[in-house]
Amino acid sequence: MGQPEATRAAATPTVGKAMLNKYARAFFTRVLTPFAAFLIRRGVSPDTVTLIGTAGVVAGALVFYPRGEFFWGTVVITLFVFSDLVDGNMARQLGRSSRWGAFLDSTLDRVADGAIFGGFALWYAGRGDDNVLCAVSIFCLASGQVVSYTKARGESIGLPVAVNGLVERAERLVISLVAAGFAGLHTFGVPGIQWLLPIALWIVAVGSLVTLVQRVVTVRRESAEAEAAARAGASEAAQ
Ligand SMILES: CCCCCCCC/C=C\CCCCCCCC(=O)OC[C@H](COP(=O)(O)O[C@@H]1[C@H](O)[C@H](OP(=O)(O)O)[C@@H](O)[C@H](O)[C@H]1O)OC(=O)CCCCCCC/C=C\CCCCCCCC
Ligand SMILES: Nc1ccn([C@@H]2O[C@H](COP(=O)(O)O)[C@@H](O)[C@H]2O)c(=O)n1
Ligand SMILES: [Mg+2]
Ligand SMILES: [Mg+2]
Repeated sequence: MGQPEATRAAATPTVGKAMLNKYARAFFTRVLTPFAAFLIRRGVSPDTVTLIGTAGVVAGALVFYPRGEFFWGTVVITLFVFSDLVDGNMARQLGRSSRWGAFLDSTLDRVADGAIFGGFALWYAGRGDDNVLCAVSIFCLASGQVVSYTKARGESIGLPVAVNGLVERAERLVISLVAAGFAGLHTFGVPGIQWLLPIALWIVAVGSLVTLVQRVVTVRRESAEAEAAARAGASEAAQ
């Protein structure tokens, strides 16, 4: 984090902001604020929420998904995944948003995402018995991590990375979790519905690839602009 988040956001308006972060975040902030305030009153810290939330997501994904229990896995993950919105909300209410908190939150996001798509991959590598879908799950896992890395690395070298892209983390999670939850109803006798998960994984894979290209192109342009500005500054100083 080169500069505080608020300053960075004000300095560089983000274009191509993904839909959920733009529209759903405000709604969930309103809904979750009283719960966040309740946890604060009970003496719970934002870091504790971040850690317990991640542990719950990882457990839900790795206990249930490799066994094909997509409904129960998704129910458990859904119960814990909203902790990612509660922790930041608590930190802001406390006036204690910190660099450490931002680092912990983003790092554990990667762990949670790894467990979710790893859980799908383990299912398809085992009893799900589908090499192509196993590969697509691994692609979703890897591309999601790289998409996030592009932003983190771009910002670490002083660029604004003023694009979020088509499919950022919230989209990856909502598309795959909604599909997994419904696909899981197949084990309760609902016919045909199991295809939702493969469809969602393909959508996340293609969407992540598009997002990756959008971010790389943005970083390349911003990097060229920053270097041109630095050269112009240097030649002005030399005159
Ligand atoms: C009959 C079947 C029943 C099935 C059971 C229930 C199904 C429920 C299904 C789904 C629920 C999905 C909920 C998913 C909620 C996701 C919330 C979340 O964690 O969002 C995180 C996201 C990002 O937060 P951060 O800023 O902390 O993270 C940054 C991000 O990770 C960056 O990554 P990048 O984008 O770059 O890849 C990193 O770069 C950065 O480091 C990191 O800090 O938060 C948001 O984006 C906010 C918006 C959240 C919107 C949540 C919308 C939930 C919408 C619908 C859920 C309800 C669906 C109901 C289905 C009903 C089925 C019956
Ligand atoms: N343990 C934590 C978690 C988060 N933060 C701060 O919140 C920001 C993330 O907000 P979300 O609504 O996306 O959770 C993060 O950048 C930190 O500033 C924190 O301080 N401690
Ligand atoms: Mg969070
Ligand atoms: Mg997070």
